[in-house]
Amino acid sequence: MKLQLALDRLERQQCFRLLEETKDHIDWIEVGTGVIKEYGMSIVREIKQRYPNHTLVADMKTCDAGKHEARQAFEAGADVVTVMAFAADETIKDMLFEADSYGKQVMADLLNVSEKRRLDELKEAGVTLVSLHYGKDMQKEKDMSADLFDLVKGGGFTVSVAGGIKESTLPEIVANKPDIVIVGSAITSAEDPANASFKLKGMLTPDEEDH
Ligand SMILES: O=C([C@H](O)CO)[C@H](O)[C@H](O)COP(=O)(O)O
Repeated sequence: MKLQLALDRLERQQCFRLLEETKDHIDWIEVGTGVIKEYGMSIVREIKQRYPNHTLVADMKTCDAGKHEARQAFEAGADVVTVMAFAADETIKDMLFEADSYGKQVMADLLNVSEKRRLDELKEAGVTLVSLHYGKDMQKEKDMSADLFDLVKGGGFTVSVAGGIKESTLPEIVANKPDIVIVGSAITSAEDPANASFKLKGMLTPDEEDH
């Protein structure tokens, strides 16, 4: 089980400080959508240069012009780009085509998707990696429920999960056996991000290769 650190609503310097503090306890690095909107592909490029051994996710949240946006991120060094699962199948297929040619991956963000039928369509389009996502604004009302996992049960996807995950909610998440756990604020807003990432990583089920 991998830990993905989401860098959201942060300035450039804060991103690099957090990465220095947490790099030994995280597996995947996510450049958040807001950070990309502020700094563009230059921060994706710089993070990949400084942390070449971490899998780098550019959270583009693409919903159109998939070919162009996928190329932008892959050229900058991203290993994974995100596409909104509600995007047109053409957008998703174009991004998957680009990912194949670069030897990289596409993660379909399931924010606001509730119909299993869409999962079947994504599978048909060639998607293998999905992200269960309980949005920041949805979190204002209540915390994510692990019922979210029902959407992907038995689908054969590689599953990541995001949305206000913290120490107290992590055990229920881990019990549902995701492949990747995405954590933002619980690490980036912690008093001691190094310790927070160390603790959260320690709560994940170790991968076979870690034994
Ligand atoms: O994708 C995200 C969200 O849409 C904000 O841009 C976050 O990266 C994801 O939700 C993880 O962050 P936390 O919810 O703060 O753990």
